[in-house]
Amino acid sequence: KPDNVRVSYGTAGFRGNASGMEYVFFRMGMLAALRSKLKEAAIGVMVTASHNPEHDNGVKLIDPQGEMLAQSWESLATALANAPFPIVQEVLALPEKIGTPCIFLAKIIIKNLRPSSLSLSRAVLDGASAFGATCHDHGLLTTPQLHYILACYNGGDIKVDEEHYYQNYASAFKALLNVPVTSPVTVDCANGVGAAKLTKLAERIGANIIDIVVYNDGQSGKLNENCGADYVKVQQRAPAGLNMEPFHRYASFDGDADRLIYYTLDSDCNFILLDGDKIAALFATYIRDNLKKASINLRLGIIQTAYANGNSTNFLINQQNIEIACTPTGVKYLHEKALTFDIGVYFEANGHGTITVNQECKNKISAAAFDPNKSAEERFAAKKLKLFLDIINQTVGDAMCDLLAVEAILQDKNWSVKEWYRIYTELPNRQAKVQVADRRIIETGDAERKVILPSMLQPAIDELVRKYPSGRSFVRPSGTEDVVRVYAEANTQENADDLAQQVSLAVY
Ligand SMILES: CC(=O)N[C@H]1[C@@H](OP(=O)(O)O)O[C@H](CO)[C@@H](O)[C@@H]1O
Ligand SMILES: [Mg+2]
Repeated sequence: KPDNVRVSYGTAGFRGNASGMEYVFFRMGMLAALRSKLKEAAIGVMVTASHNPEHDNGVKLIDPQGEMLAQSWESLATALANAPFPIVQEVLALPEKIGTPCIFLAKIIIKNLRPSSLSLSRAVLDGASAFGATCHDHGLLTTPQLHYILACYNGGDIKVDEEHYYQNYASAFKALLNVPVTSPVTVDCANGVGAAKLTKLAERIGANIIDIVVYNDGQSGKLNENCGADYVKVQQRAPAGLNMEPFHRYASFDGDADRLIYYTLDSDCNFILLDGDKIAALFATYIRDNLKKASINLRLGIIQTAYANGNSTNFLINQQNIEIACTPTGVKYLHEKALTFDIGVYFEANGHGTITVNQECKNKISAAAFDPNKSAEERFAAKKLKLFLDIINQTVGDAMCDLLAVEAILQDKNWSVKEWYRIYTELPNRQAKVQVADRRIIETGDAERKVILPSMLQPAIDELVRKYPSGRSFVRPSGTEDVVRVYAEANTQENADDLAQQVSLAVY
């Protein structure tokens, strides 16, 4: 461990340039084993840097039910990763083992694409073995597949494997669809692990049911380079080399396939993005409509972050009357909040999201599907809702499951992508990054919508925002990159760009 380097368990675990990071991975192996002992259950370790460039890598821990590592352990992870060597010796001498610890490990991203994954996974295994852990290395998986497999394993299905995942979601999708999807969907897999996995899932469903065309499968392009969900969302343009046709459905995953966004061209060949906000709106209105049709009374909520487009929030609150909550960035916060609703739909604007339903509500919906006191229409809506919820990976945002869910809703509503994108029109927006000497001096509050420190920054932002109609802007230090992120939206693209630039200068 280099003396002068400090790392921290950020928005999604440790992440950074892969070289010299072995000690972090080794220590996370140790921590995973320790947590496994405490929980008396298997713990997941994911080796990935998601949408970041190929030379980066990262590691995150997954708790027994497939949820993110408990926040109380994040500071422990940071302390362990930064401990000078003698302290590590002390940690190694920590008290007696409780049972046999067991960790799951998925190395993701094909060897030649993220070359560091092999040695870094090895470091995790070594660290875990030092604590006597039994390790199950599942090889290449998407992040959500690992969450799913871990949750099934700890639920008692110790033989669960990747195939189980495909069978489960392929049959759920087929059960929901009454007729095949008529037009194809093209999916940019960011040259990541999602390409091979989506191909397998599509095979299990069958090309006669849905035609999924995989683009950027990693055969030639580089991981996340000029492609993938983050690129398309931030650049607001198609992945390089993709020849688009108006009204065709296109989607992008990120490198570890936990983000999904859609896009298309309108009749004037304008690029139209359907991001996490629009997927959330589609899911939530579909659920709400079916709850109503089934006469089931449940509390439905949507959870967003400050990055949600202002018009998506307006649409959901004012036109659809759906309850909304806002949390800081990072799916762990959104997921936690979603669980406070009977049914929680959460999405980051960048396309990471899922739906959570508590078991009691799930039972209520299933029972309604067979309730003789309900009308045939009510029972039908309840059944549809149950089948729809079956294609959702409730443990975490899952690009493959979310793709199937979108496709199923569009088909059921007989909607093309046009009806979907027209539910509301986004305010033009811009995201920017500012490199500063120390981003950590910026502290935020109110779910990151306001800067608290340095104290002169928020008044400066307020003054700039006032100059632009429908203006809104906020800044926050990134939890995954050494930058301060700036978000701005306004009535025109020019104004949004301008506002983002002015605020960036204020930050600098
Ligand atoms: C604006 C943005 O997209 N931020 C992303 C990014 O976090 P930052 O803390 O902004 O670097 O990576 C996170 C992990 O993938 C994701 O949860 C989050 O939404
Ligand atoms: Mg990801």
